[in-house]
Amino acid sequence: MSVFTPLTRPELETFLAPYGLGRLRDFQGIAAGTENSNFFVSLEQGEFVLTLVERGPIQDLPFFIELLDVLHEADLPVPYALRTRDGVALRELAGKPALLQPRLPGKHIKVANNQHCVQVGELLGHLHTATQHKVLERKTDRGLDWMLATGAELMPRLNPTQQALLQGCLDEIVAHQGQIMALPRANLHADLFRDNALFEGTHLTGLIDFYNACSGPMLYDLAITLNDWCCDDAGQIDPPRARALLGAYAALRPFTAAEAHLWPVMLRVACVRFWLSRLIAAESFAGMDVLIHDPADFEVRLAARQQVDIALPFAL
Ligand SMILES: Nc1ncnc2c1ncn2[C@@H]1O[C@H](COP(=O)(O)OP(=O)(O)OP(=O)(O)O)[C@@H](O)[C@H]1O
Ligand SMILES: N[C@@H](CCO)C(=O)O
Repeated sequence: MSVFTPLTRPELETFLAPYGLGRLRDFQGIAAGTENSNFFVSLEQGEFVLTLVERGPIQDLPFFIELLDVLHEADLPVPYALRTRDGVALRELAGKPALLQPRLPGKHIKVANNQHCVQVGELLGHLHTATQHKVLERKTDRGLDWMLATGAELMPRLNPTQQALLQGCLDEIVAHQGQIMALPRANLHADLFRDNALFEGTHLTGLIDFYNACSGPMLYDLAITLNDWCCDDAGQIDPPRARALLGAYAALRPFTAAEAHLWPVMLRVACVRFWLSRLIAAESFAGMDVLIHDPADFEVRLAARQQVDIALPFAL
């Protein structure tokens, strides 16, 4: 399981008291997740999730808190940092930055259908339209420069077929970097996979795990999302799900000509981002009791995205 920092009941009770949410009924570590320690916390006044931030850009936690406040105020189903009676959102527990958030209802789904994809497309459209006119700036630490540097570093450890596949996309990044950075921007979730969404039936009840959120090209967020939600077991894009997601999104924010042009490149860039981060995670967590996602999924998807037949719904 991925609870890196175990907690005792007394230290949790002391931590929770300033929120004024009643007595601690129960708590348990959450096995899912790979980056932080998360706990379901049951208090007299409701159900919550406590996150101890284990790694990553701790200095950017105020950004995440502010972004989630904006999205919560826009009525999106996101967690947000609860404040203590003294108004403090970001606190410390067991030596780690700690946040308490409401527990959102719903469950993760493994198999996405067209209806799920419509809901995801709409939510992503709302997330972007809620932030595009006043973008909260945060540069991702997994951006194009990171891909170029990390790709070059990992290259010698790959086999020749993998090297050719990766190098092809790194070359594309170099060739298109300027155009990509000039695309329309907003705040991005940047990790909208099935394990970061909650559903009740086909109703999307929660979008969680904003620790990769950043500012950047909206098309990149869409490519990340589509690569997970609209993909078959062979790594190919499933056309009906892709059309459902893209159509729902475009109804809220129509695509530009530049976005339509860069769409195939962006799908490949989004594959490389997760192929590389999974390769690094597989190395650094090898032999540990931590959930590791298979890097090969994104190698296969990148190979499948060399030909992209799903165009963006763009009216000339
Ligand atoms: N606000 C919430 N409401 C309900 N469930 C939540 C909430 N936050 C987290 N969870 C549950 O905890 C699990 C792990 O959370 P999360 O994905 O944020 O962890 P992480 O370690 O940052 O993971 P990741 O590997 O996706 O980066 C989720 O899959 C979900 O089941
Ligand atoms: N969603 C990521 C893990 C967390 O960033 C992946 O599947 O590789």
